[in-house]
Amino acid sequence: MAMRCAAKHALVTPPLAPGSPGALLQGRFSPRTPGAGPCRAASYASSPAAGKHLPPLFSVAPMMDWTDNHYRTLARLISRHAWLYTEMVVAETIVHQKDNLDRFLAFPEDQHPIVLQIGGSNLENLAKATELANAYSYDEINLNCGCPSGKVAGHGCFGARLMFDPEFVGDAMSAIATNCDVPVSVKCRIGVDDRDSYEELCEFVDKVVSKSPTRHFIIHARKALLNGLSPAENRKVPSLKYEYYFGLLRDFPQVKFTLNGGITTIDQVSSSIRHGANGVMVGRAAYNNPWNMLGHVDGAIYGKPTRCISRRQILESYQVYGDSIIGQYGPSRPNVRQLVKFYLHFSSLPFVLDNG
Ligand SMILES: Cc1cc2nc3c(=O)[nH]c(=O)nc-3n(C[C@H](O)[C@H](O)[C@H](O)COP(=O)(O)O)c2cc1C
Repeated sequence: MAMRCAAKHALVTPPLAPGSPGALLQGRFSPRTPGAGPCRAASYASSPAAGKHLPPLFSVAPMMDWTDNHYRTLARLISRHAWLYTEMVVAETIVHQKDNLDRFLAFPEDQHPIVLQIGGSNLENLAKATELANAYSYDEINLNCGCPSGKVAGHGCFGARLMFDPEFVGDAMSAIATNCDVPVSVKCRIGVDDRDSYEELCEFVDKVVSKSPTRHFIIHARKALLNGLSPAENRKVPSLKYEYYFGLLRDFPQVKFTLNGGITTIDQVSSSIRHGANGVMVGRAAYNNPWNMLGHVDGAIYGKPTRCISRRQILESYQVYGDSIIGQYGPSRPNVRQLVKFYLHFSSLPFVLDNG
C-alpha cells in the first residue's frame, strides 16, 4: 500500500497552546487539531468495533499481574466506556493449555470493550493462539512489542525485541489478523537500544502497516533499553519523547495511534486528545489511583456520564469479588491490597457516587 513514510519529514515543534499539558508534553509536539472537541469518536468510525462500543479514546494499559479479571471488574464498575487490556498472555501458554483456556482467557461479559494482549515470536503459535482466543470474543487482539524484561525480550526473543524485526512483526500481525474476526493492534516503544531514531520508528510502522491489516498502534513514548535495566527502570529511565508520537499522527494519517507513557491525570488525557491524540492509554495511574483516573473518564472524555455507582453496589461487588480473590491469592498480592484499600475507601464515603 502507498504509505507516506515519514522518514523524510523533519519534526516540527511549534509551541503548545496555553492551558495544554505543558508539564506532561514539555511543549515539544505539534498540535494537529488545536481546539478540537473532547470527543473524537468520528476518528474510529471505520473500525468494526465502532458500532458496538465508543472508540478507544481512553484505555487502561496491559499490566502483568495487575490488570487481571479482578482489577478489570473494578475498573468496569467505575467506567463503562474505558477500553480494558488484559495482562500479556504468551502464545505458547494458550497453545499448550488449550484444554484449560478459561483460566487464561475467560472474562465476564460486562468487561467489554476488552482487548487481549498476546506475546510471542513464533508465527505458528501466534496464529494458533489467536484462533483459540477468537472464541472468547475479545474486541481487539494486540501484540506486545514493548516488553523489555529479560525473560521476554532476552531469552524469549519477543516483546520489545520484535522492534528490531519489523518484517517479522508485519508477518505476525498478518497471521494474527487472518485468525480472528476483530481488529488487530501493536503496542510498541518508540525504539529499542540504539535503534531509536524517528526514522526507524516510521520504518517499523510503515513495514507493519504495509504487510498486515494493522491500523492501530499504541505508542509507549520512551525507548526500551535491553542492556540490563529492570522492567520498572525501563518505565522511568529512558526519557519520554511525545514528539515522536505526534510526528506519527502527522505522518501516517490513515493509521490510529494511542499515546501511552507518563500520563497521570485526567486533564492530561483530555488535553492530549484536544491536541490531536487518537486515544490515550494509562497504566500505573489507573491502577494506583483508579477512582481519580477512571472516575472521570465517562464524563470528561466520552461526554456520557452514564455510570452511577452506589455505595451499596460497591459493597455488593466487594462481597462477590473481594472475598473470593482474598481466598484465592491471600492478602499479600499487591492488586488485592489495592482493591481492598479502594473498596474500603468507598465504603466509608457517606454519599452516593455519581460518575458525572
Ligand atoms: C506492573 C506492570 C506490568 C506491565 N505489564 C505489561 C504487559 O503485560 N504488556 C505491556 O504491553 N505492557 C506492560 N506494562 C507497561 C504498561 O502497559 C505501560 O506501557 C507503562 O506502564 C507506561 O504507561 P504508564 O506510564 O501510564 O504506566 C506493564 C507495566 C507495569 C507497571
